[in-house]
Amino acid sequence: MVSRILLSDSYDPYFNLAVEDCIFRSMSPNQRVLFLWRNQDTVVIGRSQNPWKECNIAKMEQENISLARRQSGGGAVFHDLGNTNFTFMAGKPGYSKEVSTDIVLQGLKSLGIDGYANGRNDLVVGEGDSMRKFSGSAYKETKDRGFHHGTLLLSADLSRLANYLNPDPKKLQSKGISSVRSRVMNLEEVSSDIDHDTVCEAIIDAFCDYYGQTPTIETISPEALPDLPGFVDKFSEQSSWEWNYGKSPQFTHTLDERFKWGGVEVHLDLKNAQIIAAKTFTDSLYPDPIEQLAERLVGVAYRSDAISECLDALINDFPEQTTELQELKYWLVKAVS
Ligand SMILES: Nc1ncnc2c1ncn2[C@@H]1O[C@H](COP(=O)(O)OC(=O)CCCC[C@@H]2CCSS2)[C@@H](O)[C@H]1O
Repeated sequence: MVSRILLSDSYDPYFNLAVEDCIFRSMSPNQRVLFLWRNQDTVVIGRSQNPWKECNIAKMEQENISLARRQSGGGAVFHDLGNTNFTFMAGKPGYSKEVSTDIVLQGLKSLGIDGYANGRNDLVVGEGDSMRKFSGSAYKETKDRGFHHGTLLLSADLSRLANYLNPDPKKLQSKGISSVRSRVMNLEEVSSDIDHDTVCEAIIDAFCDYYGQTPTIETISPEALPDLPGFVDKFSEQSSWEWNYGKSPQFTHTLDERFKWGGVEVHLDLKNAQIIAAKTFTDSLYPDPIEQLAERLVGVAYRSDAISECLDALINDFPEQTTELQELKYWLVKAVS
């Protein structure tokens, strides 16, 4: 088997995830690849997750945090430049997540860190009550190949991590995979001079030792893109609302509010983050626009700009109730993010 080592120079999650996917699909099954990368300010969710259930989308939007859906399963994690990611890819039968886990642990050991796999997909340090997770992994396999990718918390902002992964309590009923919340820590607490470069070097050394090969390290950046089949399309898919939000499993959202002019209840059924059915209830003395709203919401995307547009059209058609409908609009638009 031929080994390749790739380092990404880009902090763009959509770029890095597209590179990872294209290399995975196009590599020959007699290759193995180690890819090391990091993302700026991003929450990365699993393939089958609902971002509105797993993250605080409103806070993320306010603070410019990207949302990226990955190709592998599992839960939601926060990335900033204090978090390093590794991906091990190989053809079968060479692919083994036990081996890749061992290589990461060996690399960390050479930096004085005694981590271990805790049986699930986490790497941890400490025992019992002081056990802390510093790495989460996820996997993808096809007939003839597989990849194992994971995070390493080195010096990430843990208060932001907690903020964005703590969703607003909402009346959402959703299928899909839930994240498993853990107590986390940064490896700089164990080994103070650890950073992205030292950890990459240590993992690369452990990889080369294990396989007895020393491939030249290739750097990937948007300016130095290797010839990756399908990259342009993959990058645009990976960056799109339709993939990151739209691929959410089916869900329902029930909302209610009491205004001075009456109570309103809205039930939304969502598929691909589009409203496929809506029901509204009100005890307002002027129920017509609220009843109309249920019809008009069908087909609208579950995003504030689309809901806002729908309400604007309603206000246009019921100008005598502008004040009430503006209040309704403000509330609904806020409720969907
Ligand atoms: N960056 C990071 N690293 C480790 N653990 C984290 C991180 N961010 C959050 N968490 C903790 O993990 C749980 C979620 O754990 P859970 O087990 O549900 O999910 C995972 O671990 C998924 C790992 C995916 C790795 C991919 C590799 C390249 S792109 S992302 C979350 O609630 C926090 O408590």
